[in-house]
Amino acid sequence: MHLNGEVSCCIARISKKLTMSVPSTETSLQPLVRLLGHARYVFAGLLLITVVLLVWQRYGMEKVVELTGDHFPLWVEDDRSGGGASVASLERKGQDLIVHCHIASKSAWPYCKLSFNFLKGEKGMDMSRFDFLTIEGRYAGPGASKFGLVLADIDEGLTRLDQWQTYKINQIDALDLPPDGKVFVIPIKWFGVAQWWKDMTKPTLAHSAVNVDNVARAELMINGGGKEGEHVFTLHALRLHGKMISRDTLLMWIVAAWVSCAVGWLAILTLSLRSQLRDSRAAVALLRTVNKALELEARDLAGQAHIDPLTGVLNRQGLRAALMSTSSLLADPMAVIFIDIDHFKSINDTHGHDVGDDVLRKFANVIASGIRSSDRLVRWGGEEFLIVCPMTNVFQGRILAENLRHALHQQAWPVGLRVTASFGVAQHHERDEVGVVIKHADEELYRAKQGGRDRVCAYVPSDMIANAEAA
Ligand SMILES: Nc1nc2c(ncn2[C@@H]2O[C@H](COP(=O)(O)OP(=O)(O)OP(=O)(O)O)[C@@H](O)[C@H]2O)c(=O)[nH]1
Repeated sequence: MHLNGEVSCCIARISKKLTMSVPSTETSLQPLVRLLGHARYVFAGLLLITVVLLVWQRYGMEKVVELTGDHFPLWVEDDRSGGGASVASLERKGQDLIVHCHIASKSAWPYCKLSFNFLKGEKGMDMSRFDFLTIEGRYAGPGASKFGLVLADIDEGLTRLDQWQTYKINQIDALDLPPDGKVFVIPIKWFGVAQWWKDMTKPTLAHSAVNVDNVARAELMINGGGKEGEHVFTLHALRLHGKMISRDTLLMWIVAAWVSCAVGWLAILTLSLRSQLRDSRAAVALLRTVNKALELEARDLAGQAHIDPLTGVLNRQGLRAALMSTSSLLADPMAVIFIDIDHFKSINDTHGHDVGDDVLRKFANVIASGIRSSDRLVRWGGEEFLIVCPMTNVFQGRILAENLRHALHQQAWPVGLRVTASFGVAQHHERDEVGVVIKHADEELYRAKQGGRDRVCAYVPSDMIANAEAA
C-alpha cells in the first residue's frame, strides 16, 4: 500500500515535469524557432532588396557635385607668372563664370586658366567615385573654342603639399566646346598623366598611372587655339557625376548582408536543433523513469491482487500463487489448519461492523505472530482463515493450533470482547490434491464447532495413528 502511494506520487511528479518541461523549452526558443519558420521570407526579402539596390545603383543613385557653385574657392591665372603677357580676368554673372582671356603670344604656350581649389587642410577631393564630368559653356573670340582640363592630385609618397610641381597632373587637352552650348560629357577615364609632368618628376611605374582619389585642384585651361586677342569663355556649369555608392562598395555590402543572414540562420538552426535534441533526451530519460515507475506500480498492483485489503494477509489468489511459485510449500509433511472465529456474527450484530473489522485485523495479527515465516496465513473468506505449514505433520499442526488458540485467550480485544476460534487440522499426503487436505481440515473445523467451539480437532488417518503409536 505504501509503495503504491509512492509510485503514484512519483508518476504524478514526473508527468507534471514532462508536461511542463516541453513547453518551457519551447517558450525560451520560441522567437528563434518562429524566425526559422520565417527564414524563407527573410531571404526572399533580402533577394528583393538586392535586386532593387543593384538596379537602382545601375540606373539611379546619382550623386552630382556642382563645382561652379559657391562651394569651392576659385580664381583665374595667366601665363604672366611664366614670363608671358596674356591677361585673365574673372566676371560673375548670376550662376555664370565669365573668363576674359587676352592671349598675347609672348610666351611659347600662352594660356589663361580658371582654378578650383578642393583642399581642406591636407586633404583633397576623392573623385575616384565619380564617373564623368559635364561642362556647359560658350566661347566667343577669334580662335577655336578649345579647352583643356587638369586634375592635380596629391599622390601619396610623391607629392609635397608645398611644392606644386610634385602634384600629379592628370589632364585632358584640346576638347571642343559644343557650339550650341549643349552639355559636354567628359568621362574621368579620358584623363591621362601629363607627359611633361612625367618627364620632370620621373615617377616610378606605380606612380605613373592616373590617380584622382585626392584631387587638390581642378583647372580649366583656355588659350583660344593660341590666337592672339580677346577670348571669352562663359562657363554655365561644371559638374562631377557619380554614384552615391560605388558598384564595388554596394556588392561588398550585399555579400556581407547575405553572409550575415546565412550565418545567423545557421546559428539559429543549430541552437534550435541542439535544444530539440536536449528536449528529446530529457523526454527519453523521463519516459524511462515513468516506465520504471509504471513497472513498479504494475508489480505492486499485481501484489495487491493477492493480498486481503482488510487484514493484509494473503487471500485465496495469493495462496494459489504462493503454492504455484513456491514448490517447497508442498514439501511433505505439510499441515493445513482451518480457523473460524466463534460467534463472529454476534460481534458484528452487537458492536457493529467497524468493531468486527478491528477484531478481524487483530485476529490476523495474533495468528501471524504465532506462526513461522515459512508458514502462510490466508484469509479464506469472512471470518475464516487458513494456515499452510510446510514441514509440519498433523501432530505438530495440532500443537501449533492449540498454541494459537491459547494466544487468542491472552489477547485484549476491542470493547473488552472475548474472542475465541475453532481449529481444524489435517495433513497433506503426496498422493492427494491440495484440495483434499483443505477439505479434511474443514471437516475437522466443523467437528470443533459441533464439539462446542474454542477447540482444536485434527484429522489423523488410522495408519498414522498406528505409526505414531509404533514410534
Ligand atoms: N465486520 C466484518 N464482518 C464480516 C466480514 N466478513 C464476514 N463477516 C461476517 O462474519 C459473520 C460470520 O457469521 P457466521 O458465518 O454465522 O459465523 P459465526 O457467527 O462466527 O458463527 P460460528 O462460526 O458458527 O461460530 C457474518 O455475520 C458475516 O457478515 C468482514 O470482513 N468484516
